[in-house]
Amino acid sequence: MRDTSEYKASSFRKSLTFAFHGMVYAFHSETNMRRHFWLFNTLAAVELVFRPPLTEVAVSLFVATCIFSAELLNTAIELAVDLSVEWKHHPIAGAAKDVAAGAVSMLAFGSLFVGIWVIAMSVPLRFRLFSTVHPCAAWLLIIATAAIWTVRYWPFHRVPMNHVPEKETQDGV
Ligand SMILES: Nc1ncnc2c1ncn2[C@@H]1O[C@H](COP(=O)(O)OP(=O)(O)OP(=O)(O)O)[C@@H](O)[C@H]1O
Repeated sequence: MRDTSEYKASSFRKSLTFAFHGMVYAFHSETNMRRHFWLFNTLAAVELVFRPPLTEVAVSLFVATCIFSAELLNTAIELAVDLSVEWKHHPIAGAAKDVAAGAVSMLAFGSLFVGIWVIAMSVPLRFRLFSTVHPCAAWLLIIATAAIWTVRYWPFHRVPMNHVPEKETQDGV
């Protein structure tokens, strides 16, 4: 097996590339991530139609990215747990995954309050899709949606699971 020091990110650009690969991995292999992707598109569409002010759009986008981020951490925990128990059943492994999934659910529940706040502040709702109201907020939504679509549909090479480590020699090398 190769030494992990070979993969150490030597530059900021390389770190960003690794982080991007992690996001692409999660978007392609996690059903929940794809659900969040479609929920995000719904949020962007609703906000483009009703055009809440920039503050509300920025807060709602921040909350959405927090949910994506929590799901990414949940995926990382699932992978690390699977690897540590070598895909075998273990009650602590199950508990670890349940706790990680609980963290995502808690954040998703909390985001409902932000959703209610954005809707309450936009009442009475007005159709503003083709208007010039809050152009900065509209651009923010378009750029964020384009970024999420890029990650979701970026070409992806599946990572082989159940990887059997190479046998160590007698010297332990
Ligand atoms: N190795 C294991 N040992 C014991 N229980 C496990 C193990 N792996 C998974 N489980 C149980 O099955 C549940 C689902 O696990 P799985 O790995 O399929 O996650 P998932 O369905 O992808 O979760 P999520 O919806 O959060 O992405 C876990 O929350 C846990 O309760």
